Amino acid sequence: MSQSLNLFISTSYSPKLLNQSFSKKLNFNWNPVEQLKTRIKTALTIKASVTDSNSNPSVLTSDNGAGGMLSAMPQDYGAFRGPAVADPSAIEVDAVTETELKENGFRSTRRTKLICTIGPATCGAKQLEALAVGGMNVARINMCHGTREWHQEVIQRVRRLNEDKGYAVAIMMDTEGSEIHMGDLGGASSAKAEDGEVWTFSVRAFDSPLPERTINVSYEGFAEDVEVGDELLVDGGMVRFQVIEKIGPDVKCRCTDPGLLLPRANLTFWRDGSLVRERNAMLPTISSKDWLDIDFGIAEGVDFIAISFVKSAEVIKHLKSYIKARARDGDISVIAKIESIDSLKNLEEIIQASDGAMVARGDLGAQIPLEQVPSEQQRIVQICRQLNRPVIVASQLLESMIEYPTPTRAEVADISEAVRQRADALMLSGESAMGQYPEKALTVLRSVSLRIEKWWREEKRHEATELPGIALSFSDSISEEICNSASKMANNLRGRCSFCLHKDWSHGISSIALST
Ligand SMILES: Nc1ncnc2c1ncn2[C@@H]1O[C@H](COP(=O)(O)OP(=O)(O)OP(=O)(O)O)[C@@H](O)[C@H]1O
Ligand SMILES: CC(=O)C(=O)O
Ligand SMILES: [K+]
Ligand SMILES: [Mg+2]
Repeated sequence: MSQSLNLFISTSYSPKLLNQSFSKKLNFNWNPVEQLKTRIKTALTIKASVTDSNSNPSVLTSDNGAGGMLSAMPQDYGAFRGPAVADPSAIEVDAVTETELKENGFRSTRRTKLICTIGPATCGAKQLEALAVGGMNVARINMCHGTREWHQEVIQRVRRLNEDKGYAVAIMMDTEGSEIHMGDLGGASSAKAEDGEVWTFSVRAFDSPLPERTINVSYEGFAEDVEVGDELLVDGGMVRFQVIEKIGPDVKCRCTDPGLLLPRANLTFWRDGSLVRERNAMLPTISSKDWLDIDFGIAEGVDFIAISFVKSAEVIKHLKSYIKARARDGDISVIAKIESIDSLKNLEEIIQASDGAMVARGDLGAQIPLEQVPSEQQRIVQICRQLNRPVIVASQLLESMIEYPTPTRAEVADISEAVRQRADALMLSGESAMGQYPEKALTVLRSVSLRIEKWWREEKRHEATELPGIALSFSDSISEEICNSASKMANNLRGRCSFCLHKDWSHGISSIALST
């Protein structure tokens, strides 16, 4: 039985909203149907199949989980998702996706993209290839660390891998930003601070090796801005000190929470339980060193530039026009890293101005109480979905795997939650940059992502999700409500629901068919 409701609704959904560049860079065929799914917000149960010809409108068909070519599970919505294809014989996919397609078919290919920070543990050609095989979609280089030459080598190795072996690994360059951070520990890979030890934090230039228990600080005004009694947090509280004395440019601090100091870790200082933001709050989001790194990124043709400590939409707009004027094909996407109080204040306009956002939980957790980080994560992910921007959840997803080969149960639960929230991508930091088990950590990300996606698809398929409204006009809202109602009806009746679109996507839905 099939019933068609011919609606001929015109909507003004603009394909310009779509992040075509993301899917292109990640080698996923951008397909209007994918975006249609975003637009019509099919309920969780709807699995879509696609037919497309020159004369017919494309049709998304739900079959309540029994089959269909494309899965319209919510993870499809973000632009980091893919692949969305009409004809498997007519597309080119990267080597990893091809294997996944052969193994699992279209319905079960992984939607959650995986980003690995490349560091000393993973910069070699063999290690990079192992990550590509393991499902790395994006290699992230962090300009806080290493030299431009070092990063250039990594970029070239990734490109070679893509060309020679058919992978589609994109490159993301992450800026240093001008927040306060420690120096490079005089070449040591880490240093242990023990409880009660007195360390010197100084803006003086030292010869290498550094004097014992001495840390360089990047910010000139540091010694003037801190006060005796202030609490100094390294890396958002991984190690804590208390300021006990100031001697010219040197600040003596006693360790109150021991831990491992890593090169160039971020520093924040707190007074009477509040983050101190004095002159350092006036530092520009993009420092002069960052601009040189950005020029380097443009010259190397990186795919994404992630901007650290974004405070407002203006800096994103400025960078985007800078890139447009300089990049060969103008095709570098700008990711806003949400990791400061200011970015939370201006969240919507920052995300609107960006091509995507990152929930950078490491530094975010240094600026707001830790217990607030999960709800902020959920809010950021939701806003990104609403504004149709891809969103990355980053930091400490598998922190214990820097040292151990198996994750904690809590880490697995954290990854599951991010996938359940429908984050488009997950990112490894220290786990892949300098950890002992980068490939194993990636395997965990991959298998947990796949499992949660499967759970959505198969076990939760009769559960309709309440998705936020995304219509921009009254006529869009009508289409949206009709689609929502049709999906709901299909769910309740355990039936199928098909949405027909006009060939010209901007004209919206032409008909909806319900069948048992
Ligand atoms: N290119 C590199 N060279 C050496 N070590 C690196 C490199 N990239 C990362 N690392 C190491 O891995 C750790 C985690 O990397 P990551 O890039 O996530 O740093 P982060 O300080 O957490 O990030 P961010 O600076 O963006 O907040 C770093 O503290 C550093 O020890
Ligand atoms: C990724 C990053 O910059 C952070 O978590 O702080
Ligand atoms: K950074
Ligand atoms: Mg950060």
